[in-house]
Amino acid sequence: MSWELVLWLLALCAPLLLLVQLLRFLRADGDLALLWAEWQGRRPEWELTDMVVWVTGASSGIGEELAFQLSKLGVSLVLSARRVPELERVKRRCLENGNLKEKDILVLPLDLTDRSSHEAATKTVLQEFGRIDILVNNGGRTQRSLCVDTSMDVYKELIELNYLGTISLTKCVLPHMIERKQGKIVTVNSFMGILSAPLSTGYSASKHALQGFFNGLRTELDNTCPGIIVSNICPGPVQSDIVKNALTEDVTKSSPGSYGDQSYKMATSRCVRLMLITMANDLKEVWIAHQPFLLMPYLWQYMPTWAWWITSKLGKKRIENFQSGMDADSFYFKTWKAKHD
Ligand SMILES: NC(=O)c1ccc[n+]([C@@H]2O[C@H](COP(=O)([O-])OP(=O)(O)OC[C@H]3O[C@@H](n4cnc5c(N)ncnc54)[C@H](O)[C@@H]3O)[C@@H](O)[C@H]2O)c1
Repeated sequence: MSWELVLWLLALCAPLLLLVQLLRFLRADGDLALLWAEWQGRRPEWELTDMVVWVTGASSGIGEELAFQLSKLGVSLVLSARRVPELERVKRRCLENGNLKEKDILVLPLDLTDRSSHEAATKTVLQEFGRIDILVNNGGRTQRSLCVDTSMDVYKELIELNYLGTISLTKCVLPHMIERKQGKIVTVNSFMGILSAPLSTGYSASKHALQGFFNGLRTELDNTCPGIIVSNICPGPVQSDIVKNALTEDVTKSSPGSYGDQSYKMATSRCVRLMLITMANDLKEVWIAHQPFLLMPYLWQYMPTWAWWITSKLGKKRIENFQSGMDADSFYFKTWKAKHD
């Protein structure tokens, strides 16, 4: 075959290959490194067994599902949140369906905003299991309110809980991991740690702060203790109680928005599976969401001018949805997802 013919064939195939890749990307639900790890990387079933994993915010949503999937891998689990009955329910679910025994799961009530209790809680875990292999910083709350209406107490609460509570617990666990020269610190961040949207100014600020903190911590540990892995997990919309539990303009007022229909969001089980793949493969930062949500962090990173334009257009609809009592994102993304299911 002549070189000319080969070049012609390549020229014909390249657009086809590009088109195939584009179509694959439009079906993707994680960033490329994460999907590569899912395809070719280490399996959670090989890597995470026998580990001691401490999950905060384990009483509902992503944290509950994470506990459930981890229980099938044969880890030792510490389940933390504020509501003990809910944690006991999650524990029973793990025992019924997982490979664990009573002694493998510790229910440890913890309020992330009560920072003075974090040292004692860490000691309790170490007394019970002797080590902490993975800390999953998952507990947190979102926000649904316009900045102009929101009291400073709400901003304070979001920073106390999502940011200061998370770094306080991390700082309690870190010396133990440094002593062992190993461990994984996994933080459930959000697309809102990369971009921003109306109605979530305080939430977004707290998640951006976490992103800055953990990216900085990773560079410190890379040089002083490379066996400790810092992973930032950034999901887009995932089915959970997050909107139901959202802070509003006043700390004492619960979320008024409708949150019944979550069909446009990613299934919690899929999000958690991708989180386990992240942990098994020591990925530093991952983005998890269905399209078209997944496009957003790519746009914000690589085409910020376009990202601003689109966010502003979508933001207008988001505010209108919210003001008419609907979940901010449900209406306009539901149609898109229904077409692609
Ligand atoms: N669901 C989503 O769409 C989504 C998207 C991106 C990021 N996230 C992040 O995922 C994490 C889990 O949220 P979720 O979606 O499962 O929501 P969720 O409301 O179902 O779960 C939040 C968990 O955090 C706990 N929590 C709240 N305040 C706490 C406190 N003061 N002390 C200790 N625990 C506390 C709750 O009890 C609950 O267990 C959060 O950090 C959230 O920011 C969620």
